Amino acid sequence: MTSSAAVEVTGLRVRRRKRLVLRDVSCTIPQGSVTGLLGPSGCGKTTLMRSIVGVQIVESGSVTVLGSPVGNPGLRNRIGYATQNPAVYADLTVAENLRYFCSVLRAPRSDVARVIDEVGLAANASQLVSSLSGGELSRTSLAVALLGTPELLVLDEPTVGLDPLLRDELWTLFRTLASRGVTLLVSSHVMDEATRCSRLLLMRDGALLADDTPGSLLSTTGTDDLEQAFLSLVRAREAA
Ligand SMILES: Nc1ncnc2c1ncn2[C@@H]1O[C@H](COP(=O)(O)OP(=O)(O)OP(=O)(O)O)[C@@H](O)[C@H]1O
Repeated sequence: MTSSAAVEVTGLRVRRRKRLVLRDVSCTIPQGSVTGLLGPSGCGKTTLMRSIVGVQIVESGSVTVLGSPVGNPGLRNRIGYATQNPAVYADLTVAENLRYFCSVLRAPRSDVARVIDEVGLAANASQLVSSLSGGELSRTSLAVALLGTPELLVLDEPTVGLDPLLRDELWTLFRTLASRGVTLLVSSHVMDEATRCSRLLLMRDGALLADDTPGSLLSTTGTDDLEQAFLSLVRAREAA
């Protein structure tokens, strides 16, 4: 593994209920990058993320995260993971949830106010999670993932259901975190988010079509937008 790689995945195969969901996936996620994981619904994005955070049983291949084999207990507090279905308590307020997870993670108490501010939930801090909108709920989940200042953030569709302004604010936050050296892996099935990433992993049917920068993808496919680049890669794969 190169010193600048936060994540290195080699020959990863994952089967879920007998179905081969990831087939021989290899990729590298550079430290301090905002890497977009893009592809159609069901292509395996969440399964790849689960493999990287160490909660997925894999059939073969290897995943190295922050220099250690995935699953190493020392990695637990160094990775933040926000799932698509937020795992927060509905009968607690936003701030109560964060205080609870803060003590579970042994993060400093001052993190609660910091993460509430970072995700723009100050106005909702004393609101019960059960009464939040979908976008507020996913930002609460993101806030939990930010506790303890993890070195790797794995965010599964964090901008779904957000209005364009909030989406923009979150992407600005992602870039700020990356500029501090945090590595972010962000999934989306919306191609226009790809342009905001410093690197892209494009997936289809459990396989990676590309692991590259947006600029290089455009030049190698001879296209002028990333949606076209994705289609061009799909067609090239089908013709092969
Ligand atoms: N527990 C499971 N048992 C069997 N199949 C599963 C299970 N979880 C996921 N799958 C299948 O694995 C494939 C990949 O799922 P995954 O959730 O990784 O895709 P995704 O790209 O994240 O999709 P989406 O964008 O819709 O969230 C899908 O075909 C899905 O039906």
